[in-house]
Amino acid sequence: MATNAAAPPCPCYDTPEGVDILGRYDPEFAAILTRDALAFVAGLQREFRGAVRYAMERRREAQRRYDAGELPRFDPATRPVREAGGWACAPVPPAIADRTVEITGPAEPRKMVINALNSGAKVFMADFEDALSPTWENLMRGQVNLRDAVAGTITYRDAARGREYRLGDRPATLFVRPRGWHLPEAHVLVDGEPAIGCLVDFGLYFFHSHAAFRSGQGAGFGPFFYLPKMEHSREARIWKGVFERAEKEAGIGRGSIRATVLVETLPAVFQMEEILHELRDHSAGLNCGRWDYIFSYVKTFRARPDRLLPDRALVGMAQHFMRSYSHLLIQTCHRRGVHAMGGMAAQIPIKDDAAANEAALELLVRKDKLREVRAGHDGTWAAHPGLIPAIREVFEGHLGGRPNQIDAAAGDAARAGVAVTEEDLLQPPRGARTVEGLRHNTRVGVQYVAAWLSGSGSVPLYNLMEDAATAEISRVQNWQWLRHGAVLDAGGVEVRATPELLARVVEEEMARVEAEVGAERFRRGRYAEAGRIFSRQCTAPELDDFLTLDAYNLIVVHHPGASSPCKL
Ligand SMILES: CC(=O)SCCNC(=O)CCNC(=O)[C@H](O)C(C)(C)COP(=O)(O)OP(=O)(O)OC[C@H]1O[C@@H](n2cnc3c(N)ncnc32)[C@H](O)[C@@H]1OP(=O)(O)O
Ligand SMILES: O=CC(=O)O
Ligand SMILES: [Mg+2]
Repeated sequence: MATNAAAPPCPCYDTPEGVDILGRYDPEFAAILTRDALAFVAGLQREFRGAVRYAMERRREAQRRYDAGELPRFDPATRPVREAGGWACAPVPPAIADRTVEITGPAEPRKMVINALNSGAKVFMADFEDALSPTWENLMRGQVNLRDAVAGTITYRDAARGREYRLGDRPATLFVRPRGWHLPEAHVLVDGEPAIGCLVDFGLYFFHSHAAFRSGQGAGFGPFFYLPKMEHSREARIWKGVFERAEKEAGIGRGSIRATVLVETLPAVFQMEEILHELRDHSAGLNCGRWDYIFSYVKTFRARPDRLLPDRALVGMAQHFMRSYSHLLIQTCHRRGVHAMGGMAAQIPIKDDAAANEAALELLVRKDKLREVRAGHDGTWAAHPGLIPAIREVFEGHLGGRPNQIDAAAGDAARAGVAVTEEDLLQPPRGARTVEGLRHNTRVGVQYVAAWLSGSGSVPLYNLMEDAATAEISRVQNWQWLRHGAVLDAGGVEVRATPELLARVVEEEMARVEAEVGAERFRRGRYAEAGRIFSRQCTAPELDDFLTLDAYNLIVVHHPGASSPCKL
């Protein structure tokens, strides 16, 4: 694609007709927000916004049916797609045959992007979704980072530590995860409306990097993407349209762009074949987005007192509904010739206790990853570079030199030969519900919201990685327990979850957090505001669809004179 040579006369963005930028002006951002790049983004917005609006309305309509008692299920109308043996996804591009370990992390900070690319993982998924707080600064810096990463020129100097960061010899292959369909981008207006966030993320990255990516990392394919939080194959069809338009405008072959869809909503597990079918020329498989999946289970069953989750810590992959989901995903992907990616073990290294760290690695991480590779997954996620050696050892050891096990019909999921049923996928998880669980959700939820409002979308808390997906579980679980008056164990005594109990828990947990982080940091941080938001969300009469959507207005900062003609 051509770039625009004429520079505007004033320090503001040079925008095409119908596009306004309300985010802060910065010359570095202006190199991303060029007139031609914005015209490309606006074209996507104009072509697809109607379909996105319709898809969001269909999500709400489906939820109304679930609230009235209907259960999610396989769609009888698309049975032929599921049962037909005669179709497969396009062959896997050689550059991504081996995805045994993928590291994930936000697209900003820059240092972390370099660390991820140098981590020894095969793939780095640079995130604009769960791990990134979508402030204007983060989004635009993230775009600058990705452009420089693809160009191979990314560097960073940590002045405080006197350290230089630059790319090593064999960087990981880049996948980019744009935001979900539901999130707007309030700093970019197209025809007077906030743009659809993911089309801004996709469009700007694609525009600036597709050529360099294909000639460098993708060996003729790419760019590669992860697509989050879809609920239905009609949403995958929109992405297919976006990809085809992008390929056509860039003059590259149809099927160059490849994407892995995260199956991380309960409705989507009944749509996996249909999603792959829609994206069959562009597919790079499916991934078990286990944390959002748990969140979605609660959200989908918000009206059902018979579906209360046990404590968050007990809802792991050993629960029947989670194991069934992983097995069906593996079976589906391998039947259609693409990768079945595993999910995120949330553990991160325990820095101050080597013995506890080794125990956690052995008991939690290695065990989880061994279960995944034995089940038939072709690769998996790591939240932190410190976990990569152990995860590689498990996956590479099991695969014995093969880049994946797509063709092997291997793994428990295939060996068991069981047809995973609707009942398997919906079986309520078992375990205790406790006041300690309510406390933990609150302590973690408040600290996460405080971090997110301050610009950090993924944080270490109590030796676990917390991001938007894990925080959502904390929020909706509290809401669900309160809404249905769940009986909680309080050390042998039974108490009912009520707004009064939550108010007391919030007060006590806020005091504990203040003691943990220190009075000064607590005062300077956005903890009090986070406490209010989290409490309101947990006690709302109607469950908010997304924590981040509700809180988004609090991180929007408008600079009305940022785009031309100068309005100051
Ligand atoms: C549910 C889901 O969607 S999962 C996917 C989305 N979530 C994520 O991607 C979370 C990814 N992980 C992270 O963001 C981080 O690991 C955190 C925030 C949890 C912890 O990060 P930190 O507090 O920086 O950890 P820590 O201090 O141990 O870091 C040590 C080094 O590892 C680096 N590091 C840690 N995690 C990562 C990562 N995921 N990618 C790249 N580098 C990383 C740090 O930059 C630091 O580097 P340095 O020594 O050069 O300064
Ligand atoms: O995006 C991943 C998840 O687990 O959620
Ligand atoms: Mg997710």
